[in-house]
Amino acid sequence: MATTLTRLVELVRSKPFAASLALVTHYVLHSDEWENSFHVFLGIWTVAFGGIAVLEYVCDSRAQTLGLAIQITATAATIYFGTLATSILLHRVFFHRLRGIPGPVTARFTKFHSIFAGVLPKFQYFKYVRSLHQKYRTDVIRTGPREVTVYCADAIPLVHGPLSKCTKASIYTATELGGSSVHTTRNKQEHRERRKIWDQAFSAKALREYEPRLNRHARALMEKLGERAGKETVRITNWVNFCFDVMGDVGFNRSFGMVEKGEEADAIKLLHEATGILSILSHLSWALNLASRTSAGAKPLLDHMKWSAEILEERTKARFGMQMLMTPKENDVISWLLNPHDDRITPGMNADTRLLVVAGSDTVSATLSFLFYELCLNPSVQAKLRKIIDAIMPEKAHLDVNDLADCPFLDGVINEALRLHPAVPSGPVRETPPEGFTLPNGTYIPGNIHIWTPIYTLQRDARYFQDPLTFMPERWTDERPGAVIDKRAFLPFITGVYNCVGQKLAMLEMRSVTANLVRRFEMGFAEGEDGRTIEDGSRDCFTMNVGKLDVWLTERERV
Ligand code: HEM
Repeated sequence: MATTLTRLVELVRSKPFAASLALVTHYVLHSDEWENSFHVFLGIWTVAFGGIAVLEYVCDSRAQTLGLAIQITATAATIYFGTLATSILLHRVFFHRLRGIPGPVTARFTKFHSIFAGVLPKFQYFKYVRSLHQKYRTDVIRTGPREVTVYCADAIPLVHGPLSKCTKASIYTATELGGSSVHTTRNKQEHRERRKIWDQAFSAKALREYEPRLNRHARALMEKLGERAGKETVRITNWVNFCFDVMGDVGFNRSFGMVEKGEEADAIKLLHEATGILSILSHLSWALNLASRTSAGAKPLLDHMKWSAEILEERTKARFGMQMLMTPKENDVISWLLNPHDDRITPGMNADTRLLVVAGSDTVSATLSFLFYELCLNPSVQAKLRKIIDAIMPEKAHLDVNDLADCPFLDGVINEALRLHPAVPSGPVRETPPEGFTLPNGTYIPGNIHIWTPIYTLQRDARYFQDPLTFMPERWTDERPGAVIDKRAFLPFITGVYNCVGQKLAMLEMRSVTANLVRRFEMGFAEGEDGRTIEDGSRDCFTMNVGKLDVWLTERERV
């Protein structure tokens, strides 16, 4: 026994042993995906180095004091971590399969590059990514050790098309405490099964059932704006939070009352706290995963989970007849997602409930905010839209969703807002299939690489849109059809199997609010407003967290 311990002591003191162990660790890290299991390594390292310190103190006669034992352990740790870091960095720079792809030098070493160079300056990573394209003038840029950003429309079918073999990247499961939603599940088969149910919840028939609620909320919003028109500055970016009311109502028959109260509901504050961390850590899956395992990092998420669990509990009881008063008056999305034969609430249902609010509200409110910003910047477009809308059912006081189903110019205005200001501006991240693929331009992207398709940059690319920075709704109508050169580059809702399930609902909401607003009011920047805050102060938290926009509304005289 004593000899074994002596041998062990000699081993932990051996520098070649520590270095070899580091190389083995690198091999293990390299051969599998560990980003979301970093806590396992932290645990192993803590136990291992703690064990070495104890071993030295108890069994090594040369380490007579605790200080000496710690010193010996620190030396072993320095050699181990030093070798590990050197091996990883050398591999990333000189031997990685992406070594031939151009990009910022520090991005080859570490994803911290994206945070320091891209996120932290202004929290607008999408603009940084566009600047890289302008600098390198190439369609594939290495933006991380195991990551590329691809700037050409030709890549879209390979990355997002219906036959794409790409999967969602590891970041999707980084904050998965307890269960995945249809959005965060990475297993293709599981996604397909869950998505079928979501598709039913947003089918044409289901949408017709939701329409009266959209009309009700749009009317309520116009009334509230009417009370302020001509009297006070209107912070329109707050009022578009009406989308949360719509989502609460359509989603689970419960309005957040945001339009009624004119302020952010507690549940939404919770939601924004839970997603705020994404602006920085969505670039570091392991750090996001680690943060969500700490009590401070997990708190907003856990609070939000508790909130959705309460909603689900009420609804499940209602379904099984225990609380008749809670049986919804109208069909909602949750009724599709609940299991009709089982009253148990699964973590997946909880995650889907949260997804419903996150995906369905911030996206629409961000798009509407930028749409109104563009209408203030482009009064001639606003006047043209008003003239066209005025011709639709002039006898009605309020236009319903149904009345606006066929208005190409209105859809053109919405498409331009989605094009110039996509709600998911940096674009979702996918992982290439193990065999990789070759882009039409001949560039081979190896397997298991994270791949970004930067929606903001693609939608402002002159190769795909004429006068790409001009807000031109006509490009989506018969007036200037040639101004959309390659429609594959228009990706606000993404395409393929992971595309946005709520895009039709979003269009209904946006048509209804935009048309009724320009019909009832003239809108311009409020005094002192120049749009700089919404342009420069909006924050990319995967979806866009929009800066403020103050407008002045003037009620129109209608005959
Ligand atoms: C202007 C409005 C909207 C935009 C621009 C938008 C955009 C997107 C994008 C880009 C994705 C893909 C995200 C990814 O792959 O990580 C997505 C997915 C999704 N969206 Fe939307 N969205 C909008 C509105 C809505 C609405 C109203 C709902 C209704 C609940 C919704 C529900 C979803 C869901 C559930 C997914 C996940 C789909 C899946 O993974 O199968 N979205 N959306």
